[in-house]
Parts: sequence; C-alpha cells; structure tokens
Amino acid sequence: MGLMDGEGDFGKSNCGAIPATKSPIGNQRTHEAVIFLRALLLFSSSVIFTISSLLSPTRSVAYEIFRAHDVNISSRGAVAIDESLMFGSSGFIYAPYGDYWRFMKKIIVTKLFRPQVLEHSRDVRAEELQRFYRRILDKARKNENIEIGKEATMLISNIFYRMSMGRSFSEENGEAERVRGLLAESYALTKKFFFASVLRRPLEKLGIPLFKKDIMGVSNRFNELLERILVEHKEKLDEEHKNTDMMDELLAAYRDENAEYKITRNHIKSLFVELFIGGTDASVQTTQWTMAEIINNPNVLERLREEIDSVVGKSRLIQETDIPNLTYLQAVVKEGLRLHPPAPLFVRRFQERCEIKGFYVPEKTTLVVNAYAVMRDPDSWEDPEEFKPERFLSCSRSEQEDEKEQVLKYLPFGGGRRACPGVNLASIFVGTAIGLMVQCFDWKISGDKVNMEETYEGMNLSMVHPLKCTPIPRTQPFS
Ligand code: HEM
Repeated sequence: MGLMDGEGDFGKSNCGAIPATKSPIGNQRTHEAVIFLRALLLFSSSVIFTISSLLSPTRSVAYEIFRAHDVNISSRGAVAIDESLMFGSSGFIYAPYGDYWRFMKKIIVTKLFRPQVLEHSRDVRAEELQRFYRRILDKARKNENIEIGKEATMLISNIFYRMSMGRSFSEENGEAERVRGLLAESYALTKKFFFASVLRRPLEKLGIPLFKKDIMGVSNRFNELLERILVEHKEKLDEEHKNTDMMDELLAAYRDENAEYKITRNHIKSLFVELFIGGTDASVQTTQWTMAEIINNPNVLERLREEIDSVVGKSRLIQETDIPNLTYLQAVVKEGLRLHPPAPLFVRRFQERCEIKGFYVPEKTTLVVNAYAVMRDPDSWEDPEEFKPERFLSCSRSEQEDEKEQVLKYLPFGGGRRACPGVNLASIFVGTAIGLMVQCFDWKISGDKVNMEETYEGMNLSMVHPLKCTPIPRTQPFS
C-alpha cells in the first residue's frame, strides 16, 4: 500500500497522507492523496504521481478500510463530463454516494439483477447460448480458429442487449454493426479515461482536454439509439401495461409520481451505457483468461470435464440451472477471477478525514484498491501464482477461516456498498460460456502453452496476445 500526493510536483517525494503522529487529525490539508492497497505491481511506470511511502501490504488494511470506513469511501470522486452519457453527471458508477445512488442501487438490486428477476430472462440466455454453440461448431467443422474474446463478446453483448431492450439487435438496418462499433470505441475511450480521471488536476493544469470530443461523439450516438428504444418502450408500455425487460422497469420508476427520487431519461440512458460497457467487457475478459488457464492446466480441464459429464451428460447442452450443481466449475471461475481480475484497480474517495493504521488521511483523498495485488498476496494465499481452483472448494478451506477475512482477501467484484451489483449475472455469463466450451469441444492452440502476458491499459486487465484456438467437437451435435 502506498500513500501518494495528487497535487504535488511530479517526481518529488512529498506526502499526501501523513503519519498521524506528525500531522494529527485536525490538520486542514486538502491535498488529494492516493492510497494503494499494495505496491503498484502492474503499472508503476504508467503512474506519474509520487509514491511517498509504502506500508505493509497486508489484507488487514483492506479489512480495516472496508469495515470501519465503508461509508466514508462510498464515492468515487471521478471527473465528470456533464452532458455525456459516458462518465457524465447522470451516470451511476461515478455517482456520489447520496440519494440518487441509493435509489438507483435499490432498483438495480431488486428489479434488475435479483436471482428471481433473472429467472424471467432465462430463455433469452439459453437461446443465445445455443447460438454461441452453433457459431463455434460451424468454425470447428471448417477447422478454423476462433478468438475466444470475440466470440464471448458476441454472446454476452447479445444477451445483455436482449435482456435490457426486450429485443435483439436488428441485423438488417445495420443496428448490430453500429452497436458493436460503439462498444469497441467505448472500451478504447474507457481505458484512456481511467488515467485521465486519476490525473485530472495535472492534465487540466497543462490545458490537456480529457478526450471530451471523442467521448461526446460516442455519447451522442448512444443517445440516438437509446432515445429510439425509449420511445418504442413507452409506446409498448402504454398499450400493454406490463414490465418485461430492464428498460420497462426503469421507465416504470421514471413515471412513478411517488418515487423517492425523480430520475430523468438521461439517468436511464447513462445507466444502460455503463452497464453495457462495464458488464460486458469484464465478463468477456474473465471468460478469456479462465479459458486460457484451463488450456494451460490439463489436470483442471480433465477434472472439470468429469464433473460436467457426470452432472450434465453428453446428450444435452449445459444450462445455467446446472451451475449450482457444478461446484468445481464455480471454483475454476473464482480462481480465474483471483489471478486475472478484469478490474484490478478500483477507485474511491475519502469524503472525510480519518486515521488508518496510524496514518492521517486528509479529506478528498483518492483511494485506489489494488485487488490484483491483494489476491496474490503470499500472506493470504498459498502458492499465490498457481492456478489451483481446489482452494475454493469448501472442504479444502480452513474451518476456522473467518468468512469476513475470506471476503476481504478476495476482491474481484470490489467490496462494501459500492461492490459490483452484477455478480450474479456475471457468474451466469462466464459459468455457462466456460462450461459449454469445455463440455462440447477440445481446443488446439499453436505451441505448447497459451501466452499469459498481461496488459493493463486503463480499466481492464487484458491479454497481450488474445486467446486464439481451434475447436474440435467432442460430443454429438446438439440440435
Ligand atoms: C466478471 C465480471 C465482472 C467483474 C469482475 C466486475 C467487477 C467490478 C468491480 C471491481 C467494481 C467496482 C467495485 C468497487 O468499487 O468496490 C464493479 C462495479 C460495478 N459493476 Fe461490475 N463486474 C463484472 C460484471 C458486471 C456486470 C455483468 C454488471 C451488470 C450488467 C456490472 C455492473 C457494475 C456496476 C453498476 C458497478 C458500479 C457499482 C457502484 O458504483 O455502486 N458488473 N464491478
């Protein structure tokens, strides 16, 4: 964990968070400091801020911060481009902890992603999984290789679009192409924007704009698409009076005269843009990394296949309702997320000054949690660099291990109030995609091992060499 100053001159070793003995609480410094929950293993060369001091990188720091300071760190404090649907002031992900965030979080948790609610859209996901299977089978028959990330993007974005809008992308009028193009541009901008938000003040001082023109271009195109879909839904709701998809649920909240918070059309559109971009890419990266680990670890592949063959068999395609019975599959996905968290760093801000482990932290201090490092900490994990899904099987975990401690050393979805609300959906996306690829195909790669070189270009941890492999059918084709 490092403490660093966001306003000091680059390269100087001045201090943002100060040992409490030297600078007691009550000191009015408003320096923006950045706390890392571990040394910056991944991108120390990319960050220009000065690291002033390093503390011991134990999970107890994470434990203390999330236990005692969760409300205090429940805002992100990122920069906003007011009128934009991405990173704008109507967004949810960067919304300050307050009335709007609480209202929207309640809708997300109770109306959009609750397991019982997800059951309603199960058929949509089953159909898209079939289409995913057929696309891979087609490539297998032609002996062509596939890029796992691209196939997973197609699967997950199709599902997400149908769940949110109640219909597929329209392939005829070029809508599908436009949406996929928008997604690709958004990922690229998101990467740049993460650093821009951390480096906001120095960049502004240097007069460097924060990609505003590019962001507004993408935002305007999303706006056009979503406005059309909102109108379609409004007309449908007026006729049928029933909520069948995520857009309907949000429109109902928008029209509710007695709602605790009056949301706007921009709130709805911003949420969709954020969920679409954030949820899809993180799930795609996890699918790709986990599949790469499975290919590199034949013993894991064998055990996973035995489990799937015995629970699901070879006469039907795996379904999401099988996942609760596939404990090893769940452990494999968890281990993939531990070693390759798609969001290895997440940002928060201390709203008020406080003291942590004897260090004085001024108000407005930025906190960057390095989940990647926490999840490879040798003090918390045995053989931390090894891919060992068995560690997540309950019989191999110490009975005495405090559940809370377990939670706070495993942070792929963040922690506390601002933790990811998409966990259930992400587990379905990744679990079914991985399960299907293992159940139905053998995988040929060029060379002996998949190259696991990582790149961290902003928000997401991705593969330098995207995983390409050739599928070989191992089951009779399913209709
Ligand atoms: C494997 C897939 C995913 C991973 C690893 C992941 C990880 C994360 C992380 C680390 C955060 C920040 C948490 C924090 O600050 O403590 C986050 C926030 C968030 N995620 Fe996910 N996510 C995934 C998939 C999804 C999906 C599928 C959705 C929804 C479609 C989603 C929606 C969100 C939202 C809305 C937030 C912001 C929460 C807030 O600020 O209150 N995520 N996610």
